[in-house]
Amino acid sequence: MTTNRIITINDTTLRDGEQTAGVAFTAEEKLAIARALAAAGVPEMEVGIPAMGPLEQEVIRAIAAEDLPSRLMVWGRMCASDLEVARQCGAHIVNLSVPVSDLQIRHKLGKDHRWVLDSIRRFVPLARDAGLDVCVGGEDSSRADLDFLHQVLAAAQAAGARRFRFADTLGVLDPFATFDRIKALRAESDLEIEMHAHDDLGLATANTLAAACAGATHINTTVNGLGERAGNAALEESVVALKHLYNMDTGVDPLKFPEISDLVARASGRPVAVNKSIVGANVFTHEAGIHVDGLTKNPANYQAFDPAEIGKGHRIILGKHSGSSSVIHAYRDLGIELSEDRARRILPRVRNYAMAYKRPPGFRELMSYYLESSRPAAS
Ligand SMILES: CC(=O)SCCNC(=O)CCNC(=O)[C@H](O)C(C)(C)COP(=O)(O)OP(=O)(O)OC[C@H]1O[C@@H](n2cnc3c(N)ncnc32)[C@H](O)[C@@H]1OP(=O)(O)O
Ligand SMILES: O=C(O)CCC(=O)C(=O)O
Repeated sequence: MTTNRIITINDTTLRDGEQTAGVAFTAEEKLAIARALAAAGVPEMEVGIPAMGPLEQEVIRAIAAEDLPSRLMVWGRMCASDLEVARQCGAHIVNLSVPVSDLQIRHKLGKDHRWVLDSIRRFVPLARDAGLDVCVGGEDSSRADLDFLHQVLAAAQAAGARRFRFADTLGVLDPFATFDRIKALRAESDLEIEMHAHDDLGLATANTLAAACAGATHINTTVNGLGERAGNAALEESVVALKHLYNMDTGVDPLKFPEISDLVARASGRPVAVNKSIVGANVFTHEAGIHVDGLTKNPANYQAFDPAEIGKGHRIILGKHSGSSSVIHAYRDLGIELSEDRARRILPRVRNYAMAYKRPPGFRELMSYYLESSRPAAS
């Protein structure tokens, strides 16, 4: 794939990420996360919801006062009171959200299509007059009628919005349907299109990539995939996958991911699973004999991408699935060269230890197996 397109990341760790049930960042944590995202080259971030009240507004203003190189977005409902507070926060962009599925329009707001289109025509120009760039946030876009969505985008563009956010609010799309929807909208509109995916079916990143391939210009991400319910598309997965699969550049520095991931894990109180793609502690750790053998012959045999890209390296551990190459490798790390034959004699001890204790043998055990393997077998 030779794309080389640029995709703009709009990271929403500080808005949808913080909507994770039970998560509440302090002002200092929000500032630290904003600084870290900006330092990593994240070009846009959604930093909060002014309608939540004065404390939230104060934090957003504090982030704005940092004059970071990233553009700041705030989230609000498409109504006068939310717009009024949004305009006072020093952000560059306001996301004015309005449900676009018939279900939510009727059963959440008790309104109809005409009300949605009239609201867009009314509030987008007001936000523009307040000096804000406008993204129309289409809540529940994935369950919306496609013809109506075309009308929403047309109304948004005519009213002066620069962007439409396609929200798969409940994470119910798959990558094929996402591709088709975004392609259809792209074909009929010149607006920027931002994909906002949720991970209820484990497809947030896949759907985000599909949207990028179909012509979305912007994607929402969160650090560690934090976010409402099962979370959003993970920043680190999206950036690395866009680059490796599609040669799409985001300008975000992957070397910063381990540090940002730790920061957000601590601030959110949501530890990162050891097997979490890209940033999990064990995703470059290998035990299986065939993998370790292949890896030590040539890392390309068993790596999706070079862990050095995020400042990490491969780690080999001994365990139940080790082979003799793993044993040779482990002893070489201790400065001991083992013959193949001796490694094969030590291997059962390694496996038994791992099965008994559910961890790799340590230095003491390895030295004892080594000494034992030098003795002649008892007759
Ligand atoms: C899919 C998403 O993630 S959308 C973002 C959701 N995020 C949050 O809700 C977090 C922050 N929310 C809050 O702090 C509060 O809910 C507030 C300040 C926004 C509103 O608080 P309250 O005024 O107490 O209302 P409450 O939360 O009980 O109910 C939401 C109201 O917003 C209305 N509403 C929801 N979406 C919209 C919209 N896009 N446009 C206009 N009104 C809307 C609902 O109909 C309901 O009003 P109603 O009670 O008159 O029917
Ligand atoms: O309307 C929007 O801006 C999208 C809000 C959101 O977070 C969602 O729908 O999941």
